[in-house]
Amino acid sequence: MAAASALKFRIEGMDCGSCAAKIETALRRLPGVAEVEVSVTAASLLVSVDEDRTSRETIRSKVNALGFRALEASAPGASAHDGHGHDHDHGASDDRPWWRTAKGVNALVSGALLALAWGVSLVEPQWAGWPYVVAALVALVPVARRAVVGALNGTPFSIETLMTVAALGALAIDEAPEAAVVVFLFAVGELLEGIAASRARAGVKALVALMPNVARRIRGDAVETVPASELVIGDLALVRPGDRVPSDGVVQEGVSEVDEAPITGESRPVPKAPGATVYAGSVNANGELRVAITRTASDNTIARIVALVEDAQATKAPTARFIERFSRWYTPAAMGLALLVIVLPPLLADGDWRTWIYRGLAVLLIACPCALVISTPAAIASALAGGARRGLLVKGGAALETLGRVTTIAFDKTGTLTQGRPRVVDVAAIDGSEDEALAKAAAVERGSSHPLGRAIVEEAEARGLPIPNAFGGAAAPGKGVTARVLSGFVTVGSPRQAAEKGLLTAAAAERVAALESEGKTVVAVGEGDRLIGLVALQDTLRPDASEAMARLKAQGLRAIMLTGDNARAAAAIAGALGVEHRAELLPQDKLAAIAELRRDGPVAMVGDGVNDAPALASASVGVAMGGGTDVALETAEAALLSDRVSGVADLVALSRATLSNIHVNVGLALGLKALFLVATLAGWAPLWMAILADTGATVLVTANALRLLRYEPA
Ligand SMILES: Nc1ncnc2c1ncn2[C@@H]1O[C@H](COP(=O)(O)OP(=O)(O)OP(=O)(O)O)[C@@H](O)[C@H]1O
Ligand SMILES: [Zn+2]
Repeated sequence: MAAASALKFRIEGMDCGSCAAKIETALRRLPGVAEVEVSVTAASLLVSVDEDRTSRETIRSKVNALGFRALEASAPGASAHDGHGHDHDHGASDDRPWWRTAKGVNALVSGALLALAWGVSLVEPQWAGWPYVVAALVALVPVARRAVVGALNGTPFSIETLMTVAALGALAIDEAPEAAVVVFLFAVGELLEGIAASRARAGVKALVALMPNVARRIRGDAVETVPASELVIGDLALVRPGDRVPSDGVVQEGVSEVDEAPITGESRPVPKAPGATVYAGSVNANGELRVAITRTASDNTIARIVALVEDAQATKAPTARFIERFSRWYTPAAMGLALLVIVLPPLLADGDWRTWIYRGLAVLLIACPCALVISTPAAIASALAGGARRGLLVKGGAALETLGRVTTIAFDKTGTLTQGRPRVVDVAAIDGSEDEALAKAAAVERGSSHPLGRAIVEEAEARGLPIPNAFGGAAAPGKGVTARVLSGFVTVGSPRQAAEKGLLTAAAAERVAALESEGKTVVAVGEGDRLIGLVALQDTLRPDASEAMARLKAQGLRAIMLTGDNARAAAAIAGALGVEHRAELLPQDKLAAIAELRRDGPVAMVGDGVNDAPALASASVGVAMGGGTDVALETAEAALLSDRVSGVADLVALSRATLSNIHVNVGLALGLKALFLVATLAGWAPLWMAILADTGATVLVTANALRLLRYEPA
């Protein structure tokens, strides 16, 4: 059996949610097709297929036959890694002026036919409604063709079917002008939907626009202008004031301030000096910089963000799935109702056939679920793209919905509420000298990536101490590290662990307690069965941490700090921030704490993604913090690219705004349908108004969703 391959296509011409269902249904009927995922908002099709049984050509022509245009895109998830840098395939055709799109031409042709029919019937009144009959029929041809193809491919009740039946029905009851107007308005509506949908996709395009196009490459004494995508790792680039940084890299020479808003959403300029990392797409403010390139165009942080947002938009949120299921019976039900409206009043209440056929046809037009189906994905896609521009990355609609419903936010301490750069502030000798204790601790920590370990090594180096070699190092997460140094085993770890091992004397324990009550983290250094010293470290709170906690509280959320640090230091820090806390938690205790918090509602866990991946994964939604690091982008369902804790509050606000936007949209879509149903049955609404109600709702809903692109959290 041949393996299924995952193909990705870009689909043009898809504007209403039911288009997606139509393509999905048609492709599922092909042999060897396992999974089909169509996203209207991302204009994408993902299909996993056994290519021996159905070729990609067949899939393409199937989609084209349904009235769309399928373009083969690169492999899934790789859309921004395709090596072409900025020359993306993002809706090239969406950039065409509307009158040159297929929908624009349809609208213009049917409008012209309608005008012609009107003119002819003025000049030749004896022809009666015939000019309109011709106009309606000609304009109906492309619609009817799509209705037939859809029906042959498993979607008998498409909007095109509804339209065709309604228009033919209107002709049958001698309402030719009305039929022509309805077909024309349908074409206009499709055109408007298309424009609205491409506006919705513009969110990602705006991100793509931030990707730099050109670079000034330094070759010896010469500076040459080349496409940014031609830079390779190790190239040296000149970035003048006002230029965009062409690719991720490290500053070699020069001092400047850089606006990193495109990457982190942070609008304050960030100072850069030699050694600092700069990101592609950020804008150099004042000084001239020479940058050594560390990543190619397709690997840049900004390229990854774009890819991530595209993939996120292509996944469906739970609400969207629910609505799709709902619409599957909504349309047939509304058609059934239309039939009842046509036959019951004349049969039972002696109604006039013509009147009720007319009203039944209007009900038929209301049966289109487009506005309803597009309501959720349009809002989510806008929110995802809008969030990304503010440094708030969410990897899909599901995570966004969860974030909007979260009741508790749990925070890791180190690197999340604090800057994650603890410094050694005190060294106390217990047995031997201070320097000996510090040097031995540093020896053990040299193999450790723990922030406390790094701080200890840095301090030993700063004091110019000779650091002995260590062998056979082993780390116990949440407790400490051990290794053989010189003649004995040295353990560096929490005082609690030292106490358990019986190393901590009463006097030493008092020292520890005193240091800890000042909010310091104390690490005990033991050699064999004696305690040789204590090292006290202190981390700085992030500047906006307490403001962020206050905002979360104002949002009605419970915020709680989970830490492995000692109870006294934790209490001091939590007190300063005004937040609940649990201390001395081992990694597995953190998981248990999250499970317990989840009993009261969905929980978001915020961490720096370095040591807390399991905790992030066990929460309802994991949020990684930390300036565009790879880890942050990969470990969690959401990521804050700026270093601001208040990004969490922004994220919750955006998610909540998205949920209420969706509610408004669903209400609008269903409300308008209900309104027109009543108006039609009462005989107030003519056919053409029913079609306006449908496309009008789609346009309104999309326009409302677009507001999320520019959402500003308060
Ligand atoms: N490499 C190490 N060197 C020294 N002490 C360590 C080390 N690893 C863990 N410890 C001890 O274990 C305690 C808790 O470990 P750790 O800091 O990894 O927990 P954490 O839950 O990640 O903390 P936080 O919530 O502050 O991020 C530390 O306060 C320290 O006393
Ligand atoms: Zn529709």
